[in-house]
Amino acid sequence: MQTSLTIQPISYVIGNVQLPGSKSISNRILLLAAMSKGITNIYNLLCSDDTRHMLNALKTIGITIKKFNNDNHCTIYGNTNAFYHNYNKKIFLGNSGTSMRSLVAVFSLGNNKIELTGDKRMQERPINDLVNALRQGGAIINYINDTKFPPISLEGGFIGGNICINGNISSQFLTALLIACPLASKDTYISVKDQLVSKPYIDITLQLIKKFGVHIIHNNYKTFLIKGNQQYVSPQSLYIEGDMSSGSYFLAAAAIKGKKVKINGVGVNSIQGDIQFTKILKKMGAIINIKENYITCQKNYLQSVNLDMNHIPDAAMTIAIVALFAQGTTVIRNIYNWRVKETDRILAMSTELRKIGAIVKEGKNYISVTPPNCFQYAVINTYNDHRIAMCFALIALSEVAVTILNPECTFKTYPNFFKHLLSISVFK
Ligand SMILES: O=C(O)C1=C[C@@H](OP(=O)(O)O)[C@@H](O)[C@H](O)C1
Ligand SMILES: C=C(OP(=O)(O)O)C(=O)O
Repeated sequence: MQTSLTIQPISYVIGNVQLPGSKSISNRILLLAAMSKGITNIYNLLCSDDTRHMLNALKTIGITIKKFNNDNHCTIYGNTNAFYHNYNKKIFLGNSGTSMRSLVAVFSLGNNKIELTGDKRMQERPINDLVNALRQGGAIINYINDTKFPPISLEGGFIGGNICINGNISSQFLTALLIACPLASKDTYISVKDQLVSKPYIDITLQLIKKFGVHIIHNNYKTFLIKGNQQYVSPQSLYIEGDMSSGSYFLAAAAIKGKKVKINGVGVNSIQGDIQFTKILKKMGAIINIKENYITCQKNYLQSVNLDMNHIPDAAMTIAIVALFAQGTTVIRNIYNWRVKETDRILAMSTELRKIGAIVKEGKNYISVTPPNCFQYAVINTYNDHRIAMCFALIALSEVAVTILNPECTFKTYPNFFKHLLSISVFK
């Protein structure tokens, strides 16, 4: 295991990066394919810890999966329905939120006996809003440690009906319900309480569900009507677009010190909300060009922004780093749920940004970043959070080196991140 990685100051970045498949799309498609009628060929699947956990879970319950071409391509033999068996199994999901939340809902269908658990941080990440919602539809769910967090035991029982769910902690709870409800025995009517966070991820869910033949009607994301007793039907073959959250680091690098950088595999028709990161980068001054299947970015004079980034919580972290190279103070607002992800990201970003000399203010749901007068070399604690590691690698675009502790935490979503960053970096 590599304990640290020091990156020397980078003069400029130039070149192309082929993005790995989107994590959000990969895990949704794996699950939908496993429950659908027919065989699904999946291309450009992300190979990382998060997708490995989803694949392991599906294999554990007996789904046949064949992998080809360095695991980027796989074939899933669909179960035709939800997973109705008494497996009596314990499944470990690491710190994969997309796996944990969606599988809690899916294993609540029918009659199952399964325990879902995760790493230490997963045992602190909220799940209660989802559990409450599923219980309203009849699910039998128990907390193993008598807390409101995983590990959790599921016994099925969910049949649908009228369900109210909190929207302000994680959109993954609603995504999980939307994936499970078409297979419930009754129709489901969901009403979402409070502001729905990370809304564009619900669009990813609805679009992918539609590819598997199921249409869900909603009223401005406030209420959703889902017919019960439906069946997912495999679209036979799907290509996963590049991960736009991962792409944000290279576009940011280019905005800061880029001759010209091109990220391949994602473009103007992306279904990922993080594509809106490009608008913010443009507003800050970067020269951005978005085509059908690639995006280019070039350095320019950068200025600060003060924006609500509730819709793009992951890519918003990258903006906090670009802020270090922009004129003025950048404020990133309405990001309370940064606190309940891989680590408390508001606290972690504030602490590490201060180490390199930035002036940082943090509140319950915002962070403000003023660039340092002079960047300081720092050893960055990554809190086992892949995005903290990827964000702070960009500090090497200043005049100083940076040391990233536990760089392999990037394996959660992007095992080749440092290799790809170095491939476009020109050193002094
Ligand atoms: O549904 C998804 O694929 C995701 C939703 C977001 O989480 P929240 O809805 O918890 O903000 C995002 O941060 C996460 O990386 C992936
Ligand atoms: C929040 C994230 O992941 P998860 O799917 O575990 O919620 C993330 O990738 O930034």
